[in-house]
Amino acid sequence: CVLRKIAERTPLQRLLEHLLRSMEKRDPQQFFAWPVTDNIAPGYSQIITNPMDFSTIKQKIDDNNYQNLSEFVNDFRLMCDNATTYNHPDTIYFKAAKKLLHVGLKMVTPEKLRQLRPVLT
Ligand SMILES: COc1ccc(OC)c(-c2cc(C(C)=O)n3cccnc23)c1
Repeated sequence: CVLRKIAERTPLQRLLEHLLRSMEKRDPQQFFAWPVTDNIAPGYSQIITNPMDFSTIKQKIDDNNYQNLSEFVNDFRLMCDNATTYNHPDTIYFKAAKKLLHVGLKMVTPEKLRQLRPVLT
């Protein structure tokens, strides 16, 4: 029936949701959970032309907007790069972004993905 159709997840969506949950766990302060606003970050929208955050990535997974893993990783990298572009190196946001990028990219190495296969299929 049509309702069941909406609920079904493709294998790619299940992989991306698993990776997103793992990445979100590495952002306990939730600095990357929601879009950065000009209120909390003056001039942000002038400096960052392509904003990205975990909630937007989640919506794109749900909308089946990612055709492959690389597009997902590109958005994750964009999110971290935005933070190192806008924030000065001596800020908690710059440092958190550096760490998050490093940890997140380690989750998508061929070795890590191989370990995931049986779990997710
Ligand atoms: C202090 O608590 C919060 C809460 C949510 C935030 O972004 C969603 C941020 C935040 C997140 C960021 C980023 C990611 O650049 N940021 C930059 C400057 C000032 N604040 C932020 C901080």
